[in-house]
Amino acid sequence: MDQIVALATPLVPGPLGIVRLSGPDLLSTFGKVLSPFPESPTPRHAYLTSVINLDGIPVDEGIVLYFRAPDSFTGEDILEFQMHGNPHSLRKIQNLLISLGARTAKPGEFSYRAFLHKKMTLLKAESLNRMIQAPSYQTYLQGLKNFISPSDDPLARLREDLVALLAHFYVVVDHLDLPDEEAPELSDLLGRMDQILLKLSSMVRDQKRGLKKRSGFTVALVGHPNTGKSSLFNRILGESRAIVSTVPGTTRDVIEGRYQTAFGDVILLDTAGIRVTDDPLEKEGIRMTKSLLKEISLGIFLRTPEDPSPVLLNHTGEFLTVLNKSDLLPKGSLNRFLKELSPAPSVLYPVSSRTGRGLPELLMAIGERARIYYEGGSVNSGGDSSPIRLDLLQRFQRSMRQARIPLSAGQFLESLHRLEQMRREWEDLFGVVSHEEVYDRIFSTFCIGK
Ligand SMILES: Nc1nc2c(c(=O)[nH]1)N(C=O)[C@@H](CNc1ccc(C(=O)N[C@@H](CCC(=O)O)C(=O)O)cc1)CN2
Ligand SMILES: Nc1nc2c(ncn2[C@@H]2O[C@H](COP(=O)(O)OP(=O)(O)OP(=O)(O)O)[C@@H](O)[C@H]2O)c(=O)[nH]1
Ligand SMILES: [Mg+2]
Repeated sequence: MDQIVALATPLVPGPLGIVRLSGPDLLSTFGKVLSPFPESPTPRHAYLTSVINLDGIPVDEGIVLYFRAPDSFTGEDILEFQMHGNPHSLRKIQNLLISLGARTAKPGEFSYRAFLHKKMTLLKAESLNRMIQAPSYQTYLQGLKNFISPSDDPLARLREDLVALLAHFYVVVDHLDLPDEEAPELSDLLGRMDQILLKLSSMVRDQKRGLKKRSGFTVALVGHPNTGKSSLFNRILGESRAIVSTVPGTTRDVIEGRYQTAFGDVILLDTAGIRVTDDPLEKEGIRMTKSLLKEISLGIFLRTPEDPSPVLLNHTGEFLTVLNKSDLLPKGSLNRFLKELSPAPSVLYPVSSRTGRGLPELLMAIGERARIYYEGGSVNSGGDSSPIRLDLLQRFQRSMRQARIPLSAGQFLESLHRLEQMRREWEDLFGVVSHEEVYDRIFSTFCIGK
């Protein structure tokens, strides 16, 4: 196993920046750039020390921690540099460690090593990733719950199903010498397997449904070309992300931005203006906008004094109507204009992407919907879906189907053999399932042999 290095904090100026090393022989390789630093540091002791480059010049002074294998996050030796959070000095430290033999870690590689050294099951690693990526505190808590008590995870309950099923198989093994009792037992086993398979199908369905949705509260800006969707997008995000021009049909791709609210992230999408066009690129953009409408949580439909007619689209979800470019209206004429607007929306937010007018009210309205989204049921349905979970479920489903085939042909032992194989394969995911555990189940719930 080689020595890997990675920044544990983002590369932006901040109070602290953390660089982590994991692998064998860290002290002998990297101890020489630390001064002062003992040859045999006490594990988990915070040492205040300087990092010195190969020319003997200090790069930074900070806290260095040593974790000795196997008592660390990865199960390997870990050296952690808790430095001042300047991106340039942190990059220098990382490059210094690389010049001494470490290589840059791949994404998720620290967790992968923790998994390899049995510090974490796959299921825990997946929950950890979901925690870090969570778009709101509510969603984060779901991941944390699975992380802290992995056995409550619905996927982990499959382990219980497998253990219980095996226990029932062993009851039959104990009765194999009594041929008369065999037949009813086998049909009982088939019934139990079918129950598990049924549950698996519904879990797979939920995962697939959840994966189709975008994760997080998603808002799309939609309207005719030139209504100022890209200008509003840039104004809300406070940066010039999307190209703005006087030419209608400027935006073709869907552009994604993200901002945080107290309730959770808002994923904001700028889209291609909708109109009849012959330009194939623009047509494709319009097609994308239309199909996007099915995936979003909220639509913002733009109209302007220049172009007051609404876009005609089939959208059944929730939307807000915005009158952009309201600065073009002569002073005092807004109310009259709104009254004459046809068809008149029940609620309309007058804004100006140019002056920023009306923006706080619009952002409040979006924020309120984000709160409802994250606090309500929308997160719970499909909130725990991830490609990894779907993949694991489908594999479990395949193995279970494979184990059922011989049983339905009366080949009891072959079926047991396949389930035992399954138990071993799933140790990575669930942790070890011991023979004792299967037998404990027999004795605790069936009282065989009394
Ligand atoms: N500074 C720092 N903070 C951090 C981390 C880190 O790597 N560094 N973590 C990184 O994710 C998280 C904490 N996760 C950790 C998990 C296990 C061990 C660890 O040393 N485990 C040993 C000893 C267990 C014990 O003492 O109870 C082990 O499992 O053998 C350390 C951090 C969040 N905070
Ligand atoms: N007066 C005024 N002009 C605006 C406002 N918002 C946008 N514009 C102008 O309207 C024109 C079109 O703006 P865009 O943001 O590119 O419009 P769009 O809706 O993204 O257009 P497409 O990408 O072509 O669909 C540009 O010249 C903008 O400067 C506004 O609030 N007030
Ligand atoms: Mg645009």
